[in-house]
Amino acid sequence: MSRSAHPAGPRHADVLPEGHYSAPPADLNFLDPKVWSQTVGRDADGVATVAGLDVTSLAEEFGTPAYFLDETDFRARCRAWADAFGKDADVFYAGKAFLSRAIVRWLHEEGLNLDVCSGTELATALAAGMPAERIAFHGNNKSEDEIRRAVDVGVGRIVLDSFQEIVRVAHIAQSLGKRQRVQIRVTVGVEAHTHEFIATAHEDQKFGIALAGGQAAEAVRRALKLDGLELIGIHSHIGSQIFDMAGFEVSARRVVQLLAEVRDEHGVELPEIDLGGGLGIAYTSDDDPREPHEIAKALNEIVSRECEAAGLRTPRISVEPGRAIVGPSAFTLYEVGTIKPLEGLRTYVSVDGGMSDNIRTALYDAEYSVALVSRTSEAEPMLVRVVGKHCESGDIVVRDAFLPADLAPGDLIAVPATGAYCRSMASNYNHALRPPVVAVRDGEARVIVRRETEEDLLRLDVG
Ligand SMILES: Cc1ncc(COP(=O)(O)O)c(C=O)c1O
Ligand SMILES: N[C@@H](CCCC[NH3+])C(=O)O
Repeated sequence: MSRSAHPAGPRHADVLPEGHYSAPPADLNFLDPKVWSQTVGRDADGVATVAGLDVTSLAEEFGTPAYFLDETDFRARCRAWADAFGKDADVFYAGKAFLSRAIVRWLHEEGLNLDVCSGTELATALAAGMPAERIAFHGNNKSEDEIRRAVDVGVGRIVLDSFQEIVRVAHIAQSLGKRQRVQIRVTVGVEAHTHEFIATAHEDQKFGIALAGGQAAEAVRRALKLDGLELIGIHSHIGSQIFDMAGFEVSARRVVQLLAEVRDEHGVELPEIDLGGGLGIAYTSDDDPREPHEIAKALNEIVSRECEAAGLRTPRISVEPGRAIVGPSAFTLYEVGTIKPLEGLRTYVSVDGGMSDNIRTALYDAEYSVALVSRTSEAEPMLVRVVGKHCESGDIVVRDAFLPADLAPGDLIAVPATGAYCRSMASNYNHALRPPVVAVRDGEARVIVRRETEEDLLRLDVG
């Protein structure tokens, strides 16, 4: 792959907002393995490939926009997490990031557990054969029906999120003649360094029961008294897309303190703690996420140290990564439709999808990268904003990036690291048909979630 020099730089480099790319990458054709899944490369003609399949043929067969999910990459990440935490800990994949029956089967085969947060996610997990005892059920407002179903099928744990729910789950379990294993989700008061909407452990928000003011201790008191519940541990999730381990350190310390208080008050040592998910991934080449083994080592050390100091047996740890497993495994393939250079500003590149297949940029100001994938180019870099086709000026997929100046309608471009929270948060805005998810592996592609059709949408509209 040749490296092109760009002595003049982009015409619009001076308008780059702070915190985004300050200079174009040295080689626009380079598909950085940091942000692309394991089997992505380019063939001899410069066309990008995944699992040995070229994106031009994939676009012809499956259409655009479409998500391509690299099964080999996904499975390797599952194994990396499972190996890093070992047999004395549990890894629960957070299904909210992206869930389908194929995903459930892969998780099962790779020995992972699953965290679900709705009755329908639970149904998907069960339909694909995930054993109920390997499922954790989350949510700040689970309905009675959802709770009944979860208890009835025998989920491994329900994570209690409010005082009302403690009683609700206990009653339902008792009425079914069962004792449900539960954890209590606490908010530890950590300000995770991430976007406000995806930080979840500061006190002023809807999740969990605050450690502050003794509320979590009171929740434990109540849960321990109820026959329908078997309290197995404490849960804390501090937020999402986090790089800094300091937040987890504070969280683990505070959770262990609570375990010590529980031991002192009730003479009970709760056997488990769950430190949630939230580990960040590389969306651009500037991001440097931690590897699972580093994360496991750091978390194990913190928990062991704190438990030793408190004279507690080290509890069994569990974690719930979603994004860190599926995020890097997929990219979204789009076709370029229109190109609008705005003199003195930037060039708007419109694709055939948008905020309906990736809401994260509009919602969290998320950063993504993008590459021309149907060919290589030696043209100079131009500063672009990749936008969708929706009736919304905030319909932005990639806020600031560089693409070759010879980009033309009909070119295929791809946005990497869209495996998490893109298809799962996709919408039908403007009656967009949600794109398919195509799994690719060893030269074969297969649709695991099909593209919606006009008929699907019209069937919902019952007149
Ligand atoms: C309780 C819980 N666990 C796990 C996750 C997964 O987070 P992530 O996909 O960032 O790892 C979330 C979402 O933030 C969550 O709310
Ligand atoms: N949906 C969010 C993360 C929050 C998920 C669950 N609490 C994202 O795209 O980053």
